[in-house]
Amino acid sequence: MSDSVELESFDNLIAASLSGSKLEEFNRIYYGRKDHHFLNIKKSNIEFATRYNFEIAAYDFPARREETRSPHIVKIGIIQHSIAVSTDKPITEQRQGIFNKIRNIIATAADEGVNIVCLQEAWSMPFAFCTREKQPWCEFAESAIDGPSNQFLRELAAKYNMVIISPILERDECHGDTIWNTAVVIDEFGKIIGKHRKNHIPRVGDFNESTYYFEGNTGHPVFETKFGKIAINICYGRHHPLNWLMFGINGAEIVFNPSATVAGLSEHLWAVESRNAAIANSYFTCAINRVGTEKFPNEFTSGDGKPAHKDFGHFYGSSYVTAPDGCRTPGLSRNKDGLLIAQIDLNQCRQIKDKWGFTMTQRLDLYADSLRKAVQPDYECQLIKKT
Ligand SMILES: NC(=O)NCCC(=O)O
Repeated sequence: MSDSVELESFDNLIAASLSGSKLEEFNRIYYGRKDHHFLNIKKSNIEFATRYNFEIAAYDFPARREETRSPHIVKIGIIQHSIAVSTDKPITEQRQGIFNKIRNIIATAADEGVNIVCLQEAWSMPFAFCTREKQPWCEFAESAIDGPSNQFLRELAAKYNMVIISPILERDECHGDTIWNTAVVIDEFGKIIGKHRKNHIPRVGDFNESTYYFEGNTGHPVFETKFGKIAINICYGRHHPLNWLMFGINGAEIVFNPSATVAGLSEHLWAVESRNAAIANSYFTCAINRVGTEKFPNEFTSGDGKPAHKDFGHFYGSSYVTAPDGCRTPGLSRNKDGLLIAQIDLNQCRQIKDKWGFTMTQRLDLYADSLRKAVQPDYECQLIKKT
C-alpha cells in the first residue's frame, strides 16, 4: 500500500470524475444521501481560512420533526492539523506553533456558531511515539488540569462559550508522574468536566505507544454537557467494537474518535470503522485524523524488518462525521489543516433506535453470559468439530 501524499482527497476525486445523475447515484449509495446538505459558511470565514491555509466545510444532518420533542440541534466542529515547526525545535516553540494555528481555527468555528469542538489525538505535539526515545518527547506530557495545552484551550472555551475536547499526553503527578494518552473535556465556562484515558494501546507498525503509557483506567465515561452527551474513543479503540458499544450503553449521543494514523497502515479501514460504529450504536461519530509527514531527528526501527527510517509516513487527515442512520459527510483533505462543521439534531439517535431496533435486539444478556464464560481459563470454544 502506498503512502502517497499527492492525492488531495478521495471525495474530490469522485466529485471531479462523475457528474449529474451518476454523481447523485454514487452519493446515494456511498454517502447515504444524494445531496451533501452543505451549510452556508460566512464569506469572511472562507477568506480567513484561505489566508491561514486551512480548509473549511460545513454540512447539515436534519432529523424528522417530532410532535412531542423539540429538535435538539447542536453544531460540532472537528479539527485536523499538521505540526507547525520541525521536531528538532525547542518544545515550547513546537507547541506554540500549533497553538497559533488552532487559535485561528477555533475562532472560525466560534464565528460559525459551533458548540462542541474536538481536536486530534495528542494534538499539541508531534506523534513521536514511533521513536521509542524518552527524551525529549516525554517532556510534552502535561497536567490534564492546568498544563499549557489545557490552559490555552480553557481560555478559548470560556471566551467562545464552547465545549472543547482536548486529547493530550497527560502527566499524572499525583500517581508517580505516570504518563497517559488522555482526552480532557472542557465545558463552556473553561472548567474541566472530566477525562478519559485511551483504553486500547497499539503495538503495530511504528505505533510504539506502549513504550510510553499503559491501557487507560477510566472505563467508558460519557460526559453530560450543555450541548449533549458525548464520549471519546481514542484512535486505536476504533478497531474494538466493544469499546464503541460501551459508550453507547452509557448513553453517548456523539462519540469522537481523535486519531493519529498513517496511510500505509489503515487508510482502507478509515471510512469503515467509525461509520460502522455510528450505525451499530445509533449515535453520531466523528473520525479525526492528523495530517502531514512528521520527521524525527534520529532514525528508528520497529522490529518489523523495515530499514531504519526517520519519518512516520503520511498522516492522511480525511476527517468526517457519520449520523446514526449511517449517512456521512465527505472527508476533509488528505494533506491540509481543516475544520469540518456538522449541524446535527440529536433526536436522530432515538429515531434510528426506533426504526432499526439495534439496541432492542442487541441481546446484551446473551453476550454478557457468553463473555463471562469465554474469559475463564478452562473455557472451551463452542466449535462443532466435523466427524
Ligand atoms: N494512534 C493510534 O492509536 N494509532 C494506531 C494505528 C491505527 O489504529 O490506525
